[in-house]
Amino acid sequence: MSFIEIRNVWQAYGDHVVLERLKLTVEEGQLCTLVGASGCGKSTFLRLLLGQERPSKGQLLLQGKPFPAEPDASRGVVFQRYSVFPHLTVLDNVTIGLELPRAHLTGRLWGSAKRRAREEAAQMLEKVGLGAAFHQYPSQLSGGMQQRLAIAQALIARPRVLLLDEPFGALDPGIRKDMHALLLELWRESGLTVFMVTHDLYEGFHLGTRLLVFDKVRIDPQAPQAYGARITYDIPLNSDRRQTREAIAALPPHVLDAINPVSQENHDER
Ligand SMILES: Nc1ncnc2c1ncn2[C@@H]1O[C@H](COP(=O)(O)OP(=O)(O)OP(=O)(O)O)[C@@H](O)[C@H]1O
Repeated sequence: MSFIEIRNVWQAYGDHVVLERLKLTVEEGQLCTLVGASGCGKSTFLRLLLGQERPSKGQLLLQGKPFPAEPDASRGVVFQRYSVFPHLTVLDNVTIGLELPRAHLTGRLWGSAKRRAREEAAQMLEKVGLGAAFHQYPSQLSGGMQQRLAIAQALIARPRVLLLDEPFGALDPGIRKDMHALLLELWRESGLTVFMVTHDLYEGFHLGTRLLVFDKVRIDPQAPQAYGARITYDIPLNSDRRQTREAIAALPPHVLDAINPVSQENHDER
């Protein structure tokens, strides 16, 4: 049994078909990077995995059982921006990631449970490099620090699946490089299964163990919304860089055009 199985999933909004015939199996610990033209449904796919939406057709299975129908502690998520609570301090932003799943009714822990949650949050913040920023508010942090905070908040409840929607898209190249190193470090030590949407081809194939390309196979110019995107390429990324480069070079030009290759020197080899 695969860790995750996507069985013939379709997603449509009215008569607008966004995704069609998605079929995929993912083993635990894989880091899947998702690329494709703007608007082809990558974020929609993440929302299905998160449980924010239900598919129009098909099934998403986690260890053979339907994915929980609502967002819960099994999945963490980081968006490009605005994932954190602006009115909470850095430490409270991460502590609340433990409080919400553990204290269903009030969303708050008290006494020793609260103290332990704050200690766990502090350790997680040290790990992502925010050990000196516990009492600051998100607006006082740089973009890179805010994304470190969002990652800490997503990871504190120890999810099994981490969903990242262009998490580094708004950051400068130098900061991105630091964030790539942080993500790989956290992924390696946690054994998390990761799905990450990116528009940066380099990011896609240097961070991922697998690159998934979303694209439309069927296009009707008279009815542009009649058909959705599928996973048209599923490229294993391994240490054989030559093989990877050949696979990428074989992608159709319109797919390559949709992904902005960021200059090579800004990126580390995995
Ligand atoms: N709740 C919704 N209701 C109606 N249409 C929606 C809804 N959510 C998404 N869509 C449509 O689905 C399509 C896919 O959107 P989505 O954001 O998933 O694409 P994407 O590949 O992530 O795009 P980008 O790369 O630009 O972020 C878009 O045309 C969008 O307008």
